[in-house]
Amino acid sequence: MKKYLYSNKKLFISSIVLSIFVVLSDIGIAFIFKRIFNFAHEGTIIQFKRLVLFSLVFVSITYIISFLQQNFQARYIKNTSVRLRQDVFKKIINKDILNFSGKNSANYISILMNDLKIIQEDYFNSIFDIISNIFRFVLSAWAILYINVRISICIFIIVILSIYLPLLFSKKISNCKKGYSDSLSKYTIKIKDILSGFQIIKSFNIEEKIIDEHSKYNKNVEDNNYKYKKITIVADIMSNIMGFALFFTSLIVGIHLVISKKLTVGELIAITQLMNNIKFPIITISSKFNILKGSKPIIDKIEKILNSEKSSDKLIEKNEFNDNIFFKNVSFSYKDDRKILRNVSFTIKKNKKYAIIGPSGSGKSTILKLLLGYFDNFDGEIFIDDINMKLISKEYIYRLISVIQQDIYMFDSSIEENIKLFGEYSNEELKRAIKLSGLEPLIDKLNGEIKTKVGENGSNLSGGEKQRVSIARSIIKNTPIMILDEATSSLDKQTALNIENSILSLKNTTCIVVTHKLNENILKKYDEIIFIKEGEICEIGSFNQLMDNKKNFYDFYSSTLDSKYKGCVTPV
Ligand SMILES: Nc1ncnc2c1ncn2[C@@H]1O[C@H](COP(=O)(O)OP(=O)(O)OP(=O)(O)O)[C@@H](O)[C@H]1O
Repeated sequence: MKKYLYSNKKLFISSIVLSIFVVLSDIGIAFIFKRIFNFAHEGTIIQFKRLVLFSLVFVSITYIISFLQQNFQARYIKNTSVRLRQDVFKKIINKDILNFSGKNSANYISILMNDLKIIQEDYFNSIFDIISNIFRFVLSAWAILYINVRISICIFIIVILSIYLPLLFSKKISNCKKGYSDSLSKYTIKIKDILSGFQIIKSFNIEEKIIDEHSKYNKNVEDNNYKYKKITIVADIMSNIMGFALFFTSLIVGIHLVISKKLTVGELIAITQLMNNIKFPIITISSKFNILKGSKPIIDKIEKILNSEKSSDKLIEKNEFNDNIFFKNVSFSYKDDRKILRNVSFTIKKNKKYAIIGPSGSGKSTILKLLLGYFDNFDGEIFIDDINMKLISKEYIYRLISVIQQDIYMFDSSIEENIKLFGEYSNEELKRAIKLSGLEPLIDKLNGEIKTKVGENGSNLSGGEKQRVSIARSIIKNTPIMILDEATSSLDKQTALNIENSILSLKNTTCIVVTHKLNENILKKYDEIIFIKEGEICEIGSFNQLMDNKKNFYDFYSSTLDSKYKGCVTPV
């Protein structure tokens, strides 16, 4: 975090220097008070008038400096917060899929929204307050010492106690603050979950249950906030009591010194005025130290993100796909010991077309996830052009492979932007992608208006239209390898066939397609069908070869015709 603290050195130093001037002018005001009161019994009216005029000018300048100081501090905090939030966001967005999905995405939302706000208020502001109050305290203590030594000794004894007592609370405050941040994070996760399922909540009439659920999390946040506030209030009251003790004792000692003629009234007034500069800094420094310590767990959380290395930072940058992909004895389980893939071996050759077929839950999508590097805790090896995939930077894997999935995310933007996804493409490339993905009828329906907004997560489009946009995205990206995971499941038979045909006709593209739509004419177009059952590859070959074998694929395909696997596959 220190890096950010010093990131705007000029503003930081200017703000600190100005705060020293503010302190000096405050001390100056105390000395003016001293003179004014001493004038009461020894000065002339003319001198007094001059002093009043001088005081007014002095106070005005003090306020101008104070305004400048606060303005500089606010600008410093604004700039630093922008940079910090941007860096945290960059780290999050640069995570690879494996690392990112290790946490619920709402956790990241909570860090960006809640934790960074806490850092802004509790860390940066506290550091300014502590530094400026140290100056205030030291300079004022020096001024009091200059006016009278005896009263200064009495002040310093109480000061030591004032600093020590509130520090006893710091550990508790730190724990409470962490509890509050964690509860905010849980609340954000819950809210995201609830709002994403809004339509289901409505259609299943479970509003009451959801309101109860929300109430639990809402209460948890506020309970934790209350605990934190309660302990800070106690610590603040302790600081205030010590501040009052300081003020009161000094006043009593001061009056005693005035009575015994060892102090003038003007000096007592000046000391009383300067006392604020001793009392408030002590209260502020001790409570801000507590706040600073309290924000430590949140700083640690943010620093963990900032210091996380991109796993692909030191990996191979592979730009081309030249020959083949080779799965060698790959076995994989998600969490428990249940093996989802067992000793899976097969080869994908450049520019050939492959269909992965098998019953539901057999592991088809899992094969694709491993190829996309979503998980790397598998046994065996996956090679791309003889390079172990674990050594290739994920960023470069996604330059080689594009994927069309069942779950399609749409940005709340236009159809065109959702196809181009911030990339620079020519009109010809865009038109080709629209044509091959079967999007033309939709664009015609919209009178060619490709800039039509799709709504939040594509709410203005049908499931099939979203799938077509997603297919267009991959076509326009023009990667050498294209993966389709039931990419046409929401489309009507004819459109699905047309799109699959278009994709299979892409000459310079290697296609790996997971499909449930078993159509003889289409299946014959694949160079090879990889048939998988219960995580094991049973057969690999062309449609005709597998049908001639009359084994697993034959049984499976035939069963689709007599609807044995109804619900798993759709005969077309
Ligand atoms: N993230 C996950 N965590 C735990 N288990 C998972 C996860 N994803 C999938 N599985 C399990 O792995 C098995 C294989 O899933 P996979 O999605 O690969 O099957 P599939 O052949 O593509 O199925 P379908 O044809 O129904 O889409 C299933 O039993 C599934 O429940």
